[in-house]
Amino acid sequence: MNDPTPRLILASASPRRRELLDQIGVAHSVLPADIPEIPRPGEPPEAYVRRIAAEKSLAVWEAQSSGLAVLAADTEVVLDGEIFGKPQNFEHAAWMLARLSGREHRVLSAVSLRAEGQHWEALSLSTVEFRALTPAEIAAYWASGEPQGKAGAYAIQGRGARFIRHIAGSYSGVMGLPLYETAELLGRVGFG
Ligand SMILES: Cc1cn([C@H]2C[C@H](O)[C@@H](COP(=O)(O)OP(=O)(O)OP(=O)(O)O)O2)c(=O)[nH]c1=O
Repeated sequence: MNDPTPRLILASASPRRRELLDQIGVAHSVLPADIPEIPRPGEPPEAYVRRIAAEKSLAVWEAQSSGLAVLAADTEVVLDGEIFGKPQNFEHAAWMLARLSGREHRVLSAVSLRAEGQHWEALSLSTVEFRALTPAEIAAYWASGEPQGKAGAYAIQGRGARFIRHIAGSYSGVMGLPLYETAELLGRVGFG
């Protein structure tokens, strides 16, 4: 099934993104992009995720000389217009989870593809509703290790599923790589 010579580079350190790309049968190699992820003052969340995904793909596109296509993504949790990235520590995670508790928030996932000197992008918007969480649940969730490295300090694909009453949009998008949009972009440049 796997192409022995992948023509696509996934610019990501995220194991979720690798798994998701494997799920739709797209052969790829992996080269993480190391770029600063800091919103600009007043930058709207949609613009921010698109910019970061584009910067990730550009960093890897410029770093490689093989001319292979490069795919990157960025995922952020947004509540009341505020961007929730990855938690820095327990206090930060607990603050984010307490804010998400009992409410609906948005998850934005941008995809960026560079191939043959061109740039394509897509944006996936999902709505996720959390049930109310107790401080003890939040502390136990942090202790599980799952919130670390996840936007909004939770994982829909893990124990965090216990907190999610409803989702509208893209499950794979919430997890980090919206597969419908990704497949569509890849199809435009002749992948799968
Ligand atoms: C909301 C949510 C996020 N996440 C993850 C997906 C992303 O890995 C992470 C958001 O951080 P990102 O900055 O989008 O990605 P990353 O730093 O992990 O990987 P890279 O930039 O190298 O591609 O949060 C989940 O795994 N499940 C979820 O339910």
